[in-house]
Amino acid sequence: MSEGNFATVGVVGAGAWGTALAQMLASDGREVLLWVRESELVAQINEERRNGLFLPSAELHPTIRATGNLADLAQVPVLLMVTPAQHLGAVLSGIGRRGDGDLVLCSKGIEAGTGRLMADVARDAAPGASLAVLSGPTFAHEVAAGLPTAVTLACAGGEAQWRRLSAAIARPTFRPYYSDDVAGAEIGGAVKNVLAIACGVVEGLRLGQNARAALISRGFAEMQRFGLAMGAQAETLSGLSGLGDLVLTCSSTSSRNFSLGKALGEGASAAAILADRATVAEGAFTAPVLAEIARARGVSMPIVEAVTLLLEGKAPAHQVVAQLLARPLRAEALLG
Ligand SMILES: NC(=O)C1=CN([C@@H]2O[C@H](COP(=O)(O)OP(=O)(O)OC[C@H]3O[C@@H](n4cnc5c(N)ncnc54)[C@H](O)[C@@H]3O)[C@@H](O)[C@H]2O)C=CC1
Ligand SMILES: O=C(CO)COP(=O)(O)O
Repeated sequence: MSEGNFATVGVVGAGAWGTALAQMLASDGREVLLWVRESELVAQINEERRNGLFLPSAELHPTIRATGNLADLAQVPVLLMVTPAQHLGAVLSGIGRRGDGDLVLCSKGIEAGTGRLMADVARDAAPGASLAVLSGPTFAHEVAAGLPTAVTLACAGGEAQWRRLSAAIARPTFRPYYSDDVAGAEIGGAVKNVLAIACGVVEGLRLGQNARAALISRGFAEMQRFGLAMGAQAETLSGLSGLGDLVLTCSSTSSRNFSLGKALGEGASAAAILADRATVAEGAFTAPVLAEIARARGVSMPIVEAVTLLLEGKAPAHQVVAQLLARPLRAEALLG
């Protein structure tokens, strides 16, 4: 790096979540190196201590240093990867080989085209890295403001890696819980974004709070069916990165996925809404590829299918909901 390698932790991606994570990590005066894609933001963060594009509410701590040069991150021992899911592979390849350092994956999504989860993308783009997934109920603006939350920190390297990473990442109001279920943590975060779009549609169509709770419940059944088919552990899916984040994201217009769904429910087209946004709604990219994987594996995910239809503009919201309501009655049991 150009001005000396002082940071133990680097954050790659300065959208709302990367910036909030950097702010949380710097809250006790530790140094954080933040890779920022937008050149105008590098200067704004370093000189004005703010990220006016993605997290305007926060006055950033003085120990956050922004860089626009990916190579500066190559030797930092712990890297938090916080790009949108579709860009993880390209950005990680751009950093260059890092040997066996820790890579903590914080993006929530499935790669379109390949169907890969983030850990599979990272294994190819950074062979030899020690992988972990950080996921849970974490609206960026709340974490940046120092409000408390807890996350799943799923470590491919087991408890030893979790202890090492917790020493670098945990703070009094940010509690990483241990798991060894990397795929389970990833699946919860990816699927809940699609279900949040569905809950937003319910809000946009004014279908009521009963409908939303029913949808969360049946959506959770879809998350469990899919997760178990992919080898996830049931307790991960019902934990912070699964049910915890599902409840958060399905209940608030602070969620970009929920607000996308709400606009769809109010009659806007997905193409028009997304063209107007600089921020990412991961569920819009994940829904079609998730539906495809589920179909290929024979996993029933009617809510995910409905969101996919809606995003593709193949049916209006009221019709998609009518189709869901007309499905044959069945046992509530998870499988079968
Ligand atoms: N915002 C939140 O509260 C949370 C977000 N996440 C996840 O974090 C990830 C990043 O989301 P946010 O920080 O919210 O992003 P954001 O929506 O605030 O900002 C968009 C980000 O995309 C980046 N970007 C755009 N085009 C790019 C390209 N071609 N290559 C690389 N980067 C590009 C921008 O530089 C910016 O960092 C997503 O996977 C999201 O699901 C996870 C937990 C909380
Ligand atoms: O993942 C999140 C909170 O945990 C953020 O959700 P949105 O991306 O829908 O805003």
